[in-house]
Amino acid sequence: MSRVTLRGVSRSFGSVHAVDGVDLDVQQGSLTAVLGPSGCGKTTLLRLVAGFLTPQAGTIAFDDRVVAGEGRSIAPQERRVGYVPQEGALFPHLDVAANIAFGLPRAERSGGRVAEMLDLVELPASFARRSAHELSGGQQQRVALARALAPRPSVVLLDEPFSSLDASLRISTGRAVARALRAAGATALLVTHDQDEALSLSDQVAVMRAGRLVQAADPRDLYRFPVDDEVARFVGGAAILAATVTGGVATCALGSAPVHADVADGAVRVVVRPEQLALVHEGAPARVVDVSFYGHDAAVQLELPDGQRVVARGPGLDAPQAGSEVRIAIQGAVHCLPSGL
Ligand SMILES: Nc1ncnc2c1ncn2[C@@H]1O[C@H](COP(=O)(O)OP(=O)(O)OP(=O)(O)O)[C@@H](O)[C@H]1O
Repeated sequence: MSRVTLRGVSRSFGSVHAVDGVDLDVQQGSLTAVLGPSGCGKTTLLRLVAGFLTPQAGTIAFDDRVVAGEGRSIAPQERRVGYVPQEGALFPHLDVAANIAFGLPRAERSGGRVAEMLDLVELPASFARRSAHELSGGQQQRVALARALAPRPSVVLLDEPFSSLDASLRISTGRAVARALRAAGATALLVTHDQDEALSLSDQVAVMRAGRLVQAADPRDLYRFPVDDEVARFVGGAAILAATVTGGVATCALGSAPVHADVADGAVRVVVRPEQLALVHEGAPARVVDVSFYGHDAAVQLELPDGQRVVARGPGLDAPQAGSEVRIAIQGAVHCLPSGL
């Protein structure tokens, strides 16, 4: 499959800059999640890569072949893109085998490719003769992926493919789809507004906001080193507090913690993740405002003496009672953002 490269890609609808100067590299055989809130331009970006829309500026290349821009626009079918939409992608009157074989050359339709694809998406061979409407939502999405992969596309595009599934099916289908994409060596772009899905399934997360790409990074780096407050809060939740750095140690209302990278002495803001806040015997004082118990863990909302609120996440059964007075401290290193002054 191909590497995908976007350079300065823009597309407006009237006065709306749906996609605005986007640069993005998707390595061959890797999965990039395009993450952002509703209306930020994710689907438009996918449609530009697919060839359903033409950019007004910039270029899109599959390997070294420019498919859009520089005065040319290669038709979608010639880009050889596999597309998996939200739902309803399958032909209900055809069986699973016919659905998967749909995009294959006639000679390959009766060969082993359909069985190979069923195996790839971890569905039993016996499913071949079932009608699409006899499958669960998750199974339908796996068949939709099998159909997209069958003709060996250059790139696979998935537009919120799990959004119609309930929470547990969503997770298991997401894992199965990511495994199938990896096993096929697929270069894939997955649109989602779900941060957990983006972080857990992809090799790279591309965060969009109002048409712009604000950060593209490996999930761990995105979580550890968000570029700004919004990205920090959007991926995982965070307290962002004024702090002073001296000799690689930041001091804020929650106490002191080493900083992740080389940061000059002076005023900054630190990003503290909920799981970095621990209840301790000696630490900063706080009052428990609210506790959300989830079983495996609990989110404890705390108020500091200066009125700021932060959330600590820890083992559910050890969570304190609402109204109690506790002591808290930061565990591990913190990421610094400019002070904003
Ligand atoms: N064909 C169109 N005509 C006019 N405006 C459009 C068109 N397609 C998208 N837009 C606008 O462009 C912006 C980006 O839309 P897009 O569908 O790409 O966002 P999105 O991030 O995929 O949103 P969602 O998560 O809700 O699907 C929105 O303001 C939308 O209203």
